[in-house]
Amino acid sequence: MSDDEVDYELLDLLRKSLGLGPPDPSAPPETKVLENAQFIYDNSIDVALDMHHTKAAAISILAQMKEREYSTKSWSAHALHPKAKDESTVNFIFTMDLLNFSFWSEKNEEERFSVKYGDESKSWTGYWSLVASLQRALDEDIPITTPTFWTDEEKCTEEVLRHVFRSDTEEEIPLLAERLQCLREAGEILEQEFDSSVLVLIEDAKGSAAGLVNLLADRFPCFRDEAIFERKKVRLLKRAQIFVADLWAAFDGEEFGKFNDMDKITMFADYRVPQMLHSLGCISYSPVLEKRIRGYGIIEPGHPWELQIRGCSIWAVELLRREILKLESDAKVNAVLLDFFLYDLAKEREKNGDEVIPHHRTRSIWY
Ligand SMILES: Nc1nc2c(c(CN[C@H]3C=C[C@H](O)[C@@H]3O)cn2[C@@H]2O[C@H](COP(=O)(O)O)[C@@H](O)[C@H]2O)c(=O)[nH]1
Repeated sequence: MSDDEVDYELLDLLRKSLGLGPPDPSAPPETKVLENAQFIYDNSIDVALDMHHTKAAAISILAQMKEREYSTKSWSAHALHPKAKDESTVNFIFTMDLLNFSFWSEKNEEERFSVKYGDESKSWTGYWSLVASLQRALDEDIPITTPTFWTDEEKCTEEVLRHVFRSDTEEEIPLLAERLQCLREAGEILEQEFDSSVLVLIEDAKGSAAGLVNLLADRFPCFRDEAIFERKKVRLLKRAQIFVADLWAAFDGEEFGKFNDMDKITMFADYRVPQMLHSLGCISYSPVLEKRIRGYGIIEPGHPWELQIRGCSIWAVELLRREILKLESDAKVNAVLLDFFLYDLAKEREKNGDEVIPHHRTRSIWY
C-alpha cells in the first residue's frame, strides 16, 4: 500500500482504542479549509489583513457585482466555457480542474506559452490557454476529457499531450509531465472506484459540496492540496473546491451542480486573487516578503510565506463576504461568486495594464 492511501480499517481501530466512536455518518461533512485558513491568519507575521480597506472593498465590489448582475450565469457567458448542460460538460470541468494550475511564465507576453483558438485565431494565455487547448483537442476528435482515454498508455502518450497543449510560441506549457501524471492517476482511481465515471463520483457525494471536496482529497492524491504550517496540517484544497464551484456555476446550481452546502466552499487559493486582494488593500506583505514578490523571486511550495499568502487570502475573502452581508443581508454573494468576480477583475485590470503588484511565483501542481 502506498503511503498515500488511507487505511480506513486502521483508522477505525485507532478510533476504538481511543474510545472515539465511529465517525458520525449523519454529521454534515466539513472540509476544514476555512478553519485552517483562520489558523494560518492567526499565526501569520508576513501577511496582514486590513479591515478599513476590506470594508471599502465590500462597498465597491457589492455595487459592481449588482451592476453586472454577477451570478452563476456569468460562468457560462465566458466564450470558451462549455455550454451544454450534460455529462460532456461535467467531464470537461473535471479534466480542466485536474489541470488547472501553474500557467505563469518568466517570459514576456510575446514569448510566453499561448494557444491560438477560436475566431480570428485569438491567442489565449494563463487559465484560458488550458480551456482553449481542451476545446481545440475536442474539435480535433481527441477524447481528452474521457477518463478511459487517460489510462490508455498507447493512445494517451506524452507526445499526444504535447500536441494537445502545443503553443504558438517557443515556450511549452509548464509542468507537462506532471499534467500527464494527474490524468493517469485520476483515470486509474476513477476506473478502480467510480466505474470510470465522474458522474458516479459526484453521486457518491450525495449532494454535499464539502462531501465532494473531501472525496476528491481522500481518494485522489493529485487533489490533496495540503501542507504543514507551524507544525499543524492545513488543508487548502484549491482545485478540489474550484471543481465543485465550476460544476455549481456551469449548471446554475441544478442537476450535476446541485449542492445543499455551497456556503462551505471557500475562496480558491491561487496566485491571481491574492494579487487582486493586495491591490484592493485587503492584504499586505512584510517588507521582506514584498521585496521577494516584487523581485519576481521564487517561493518554494510549502514555504511559510506561500502558506501565509494562500491562507490569509482565503480568510480575507471570508471577511469581505461578511462585510458585504452586513451591507445587504440578502445579497446573493458567497465566497465562490466573490472569488470568481475577483479573478475576472484581476484579468480585466491586467488587460488594462493597471499597475498591480506581481503575483507570487510558486511552481506546483496545486494552483
Ligand atoms: N481563485 C481563482 N483562481 C482561478 C480562477 C480561474 C478561472 N475561473 C473562471 C471560472 C469562473 C470565473 O469567472 C473565471 O472566469 C483560474 N484560476 C487560477 O488562477 C491561476 C491562473 O491565472 P492566469 O494565469 O492569470 O490565468 C491559476 O492558479 C488558476 O488555477 C478563479 O475563478 N478563481
